[in-house]
Amino acid sequence: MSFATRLADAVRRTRSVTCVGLDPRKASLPAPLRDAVSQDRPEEWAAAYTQFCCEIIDVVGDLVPCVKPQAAFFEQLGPAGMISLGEVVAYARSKNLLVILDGKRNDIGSTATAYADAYLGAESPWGSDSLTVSPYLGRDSIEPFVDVCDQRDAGIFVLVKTSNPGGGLLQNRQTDGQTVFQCVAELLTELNSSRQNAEGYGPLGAVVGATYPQELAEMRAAMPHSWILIPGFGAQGGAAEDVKVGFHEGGMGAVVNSSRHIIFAHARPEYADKFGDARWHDAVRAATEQMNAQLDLVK
Ligand SMILES: O=c1ccn([C@@H]2O[C@H](COP(=O)(O)O)[C@@H](O)[C@H]2O)c(=O)[nH]1
Repeated sequence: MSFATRLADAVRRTRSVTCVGLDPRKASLPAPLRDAVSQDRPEEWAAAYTQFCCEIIDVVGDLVPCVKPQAAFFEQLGPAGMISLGEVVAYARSKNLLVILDGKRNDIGSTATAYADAYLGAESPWGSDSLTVSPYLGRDSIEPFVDVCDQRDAGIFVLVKTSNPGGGLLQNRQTDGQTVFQCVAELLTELNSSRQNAEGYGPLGAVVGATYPQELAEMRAAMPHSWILIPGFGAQGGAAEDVKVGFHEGGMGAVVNSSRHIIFAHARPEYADKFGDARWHDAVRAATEQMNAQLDLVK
């Protein structure tokens, strides 16, 4: 079954469009996990990251369709972190959650093939359902990922309009009367057009930030066959009102990511007193339920 179909099914089953971002950070881990690290060694932190992320997966598994591990935080720990990333990916998939691995990979075509194998391959320790991909090496760099999507029913989310304040420096540049991000959207629509499932979605999704609602609305219209991954909700300031334009009728076509506001909810002022570090699992669940409710009202 295609990635787009599996994602739609997961959204319908969970009645949620929330994607929980798994971005473990040493300093922000709840005290019980931080304190269990007796020596400041990568292996110990990696074990704490695995435990933290797997327990989050247990807490949110029935509430959301997907999770998004951020590769950077695991890579930061070296080889032990990469083992942890593989464990987290495998655990999430074993719990029926779709995994969008946030690696923002790409390179020349022959190297892109290796990236596609590493992060979407069935035999790879990091084999995920979907991967974030950079478009800036051009069409021939995206095609190897599309080939793997075709062969293995995987998906990719290509960076179109990112949530960070500085993204416009390149993405908003005009070329031939179009912005660069509009060019990327056009390419995705072309590549998806012969690959749609029964609901009209193809394997090439797009990343568009919640922090740019006007562009999100424009991109929703420009890429009718793409699922959109919307980061920037919560900690970066994006709100439910901002992301509603990212959805198609019926609440399909987009998932909204929140990382810090969910996984470190125990430290947010509204949850700290009630739950604190000791009840961090309850804080994660409460924050996820709150986000589900907020998005349910607008999608
Ligand atoms: O445009 C983008 C693309 C990716 N991200 C990633 O999403 C999460 C956001 O984390 P929060 O804690 O919810 O801010 C993080 O992994 C980013 O690397 C993004 O923010 N914007």
